[in-house]
Amino acid sequence: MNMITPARTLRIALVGNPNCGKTALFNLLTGSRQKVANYAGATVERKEGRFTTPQGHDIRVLDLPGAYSLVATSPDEAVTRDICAGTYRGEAAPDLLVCVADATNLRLHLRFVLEMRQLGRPMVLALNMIDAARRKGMEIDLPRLAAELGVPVVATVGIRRDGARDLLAQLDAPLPPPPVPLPADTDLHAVVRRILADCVTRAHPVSSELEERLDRWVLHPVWGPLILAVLLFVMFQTVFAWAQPLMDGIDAGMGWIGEQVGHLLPEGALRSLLVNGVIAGAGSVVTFLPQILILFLWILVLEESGYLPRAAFLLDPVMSLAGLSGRSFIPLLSSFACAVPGIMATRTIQNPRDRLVTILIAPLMTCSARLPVYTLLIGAFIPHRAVWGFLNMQGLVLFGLYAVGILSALLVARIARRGGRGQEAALLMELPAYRLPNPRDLLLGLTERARIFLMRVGTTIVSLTVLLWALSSFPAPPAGATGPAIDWSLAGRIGHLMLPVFAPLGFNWQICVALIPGLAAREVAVGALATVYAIGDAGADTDQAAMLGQLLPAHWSVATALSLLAWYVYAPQCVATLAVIRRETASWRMVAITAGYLFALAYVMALLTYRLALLF
Ligand SMILES: Nc1nc2c(ncn2[C@@H]2O[C@H](COP(=O)(O)OP(=O)(O)OP(=O)(O)O)[C@@H](O)[C@H]2O)c(=O)[nH]1
Ligand SMILES: [Mg+2]
Repeated sequence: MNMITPARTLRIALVGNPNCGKTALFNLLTGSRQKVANYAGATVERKEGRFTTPQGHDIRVLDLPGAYSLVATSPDEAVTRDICAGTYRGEAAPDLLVCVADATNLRLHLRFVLEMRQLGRPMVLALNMIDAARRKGMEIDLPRLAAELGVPVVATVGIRRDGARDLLAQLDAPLPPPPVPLPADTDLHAVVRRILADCVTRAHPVSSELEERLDRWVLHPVWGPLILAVLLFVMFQTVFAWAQPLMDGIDAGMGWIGEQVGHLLPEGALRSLLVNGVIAGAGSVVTFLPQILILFLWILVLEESGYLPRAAFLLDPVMSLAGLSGRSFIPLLSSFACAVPGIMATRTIQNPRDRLVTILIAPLMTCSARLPVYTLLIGAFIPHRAVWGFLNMQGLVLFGLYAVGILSALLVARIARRGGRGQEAALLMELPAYRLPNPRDLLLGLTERARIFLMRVGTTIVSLTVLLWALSSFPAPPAGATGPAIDWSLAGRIGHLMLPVFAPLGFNWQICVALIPGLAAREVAVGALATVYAIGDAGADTDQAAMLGQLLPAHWSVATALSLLAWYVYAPQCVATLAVIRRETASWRMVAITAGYLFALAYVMALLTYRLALLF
């Protein structure tokens, strides 16, 4: 027994096929909250964490993208291959490979385990999802499996609090000796078959009857797409319907705070900064938290349920009309949350050209940062009334805006892909088991989202609105000047300078000013409008400042609002997206192309919308 704490940290790596629960184990070991999702390709980059075992050993653990084989076919798999081989940029191979396998799917996963074993490095096998395997009536003889593989085997449950107990005990034991590789010409499939026959009773778990029945509906050529359409539709309806009462509450709260601060502080720069800058600006963005959380709740549920790869499969024919494959579906769906993770998720796409096109169109998926802009304008200009008795007009318009984004993306892809899909074979995608999302995980996911959003409001958005407040307040007008003070400020002047370019779209100078901070984060446009109007409207009540929705209809025509909505469907301005495109493609040209075409589309579509709206 080793009584001395080792001087060196043990470096381990979690490797295995996609979707076997590596990240779930990683989170369990390190207490972190990396993305866990029920489809292949949730993790696309190497993540590092640290923890201490019960006996006090210091461990550094890597979570890696899942791989089907060490012969990598996509960029995310290449990371895993390189780390295992010890050829990853200046990083030695891990001391111990923790090979994770889905116990319910050993026929597939054991082959990769054998491939790893051929590396001849110390390794242990973590048979994960042992809970699901037992539920399916499988019995696995662990000692025998360990003997046949020549490596220690432990059972784990990535989603149970003490699910990594045996793995931790194994990590506290001395490092196992490296396995002896099989002769190079061994037929690994034959070995898998033999091991399964020896160690597993009921090696071919019949997927439960319920699951098969579900798939008959979900993958049905007619019902399948219909179910998908209804699902997406309900999703957008609820984003509006469920959020409204909560939003009204936050809105009123913000107005009340503004009023109190207004009464407490004497007239002056400080009061203006707090009321017109921070509360009107950042406060008007906070209002949208409920909507963003509802959207994320849906995305989390879809991700955990196992439905997404099935939707990708259903949409493969549609995507191929645009010259893409169903593989682009999950990256594009992630882009509804934010284009940054969406673009990173394209690493799972093997075909480089498909990957580039998917990156190109990801910004057209309406990200959650655009939701505040949409909702503000819809709430202010689209009447709240029922359509056909049960649909909500505002939700309908929101759905329409998302749909326009998606259709435009497919068109752009079609054009970028010209000759149709390349020589890529039929879509091969694993359909994971259906899983009921765990309410605790959903809650954790949502609080994490809320935290990120509020952090963003507290940092980026507050600083940008304060900056905008300063630009809108200074320089002060000269003595005896007439007209609103904001006309003399820097922001006022910039807005008036930009006006000739944007006036054809029906934008006024206040909108022009709001477009600038919107570059950094789109939702700031909302805060910026609130600030500009709060300062500009000398006579406005302080509690009005936070209630932009009531202010806008007095200042804008419906045509202007529609034009701005159209602008934001394409809205090229998001620095974070452009930065991640640069990182993922290592090409400034791609960045220029994306920014350029988005700007052109935004301009043309807003112009068309404005002119058409004026006609009616
Ligand atoms: N029943 C059960 N489900 C699990 C277990 N471990 C993970 N899961 C679920 O399995 C799915 C995949 O988990 P992940 O941790 O994302 O898998 P991964 O291996 O990191 O996947 P990639 O990053 O795509 O390679 C998720 O839906 C998890 O909730 C387990 O031990 N039992
Ligand atoms: Mg993962």
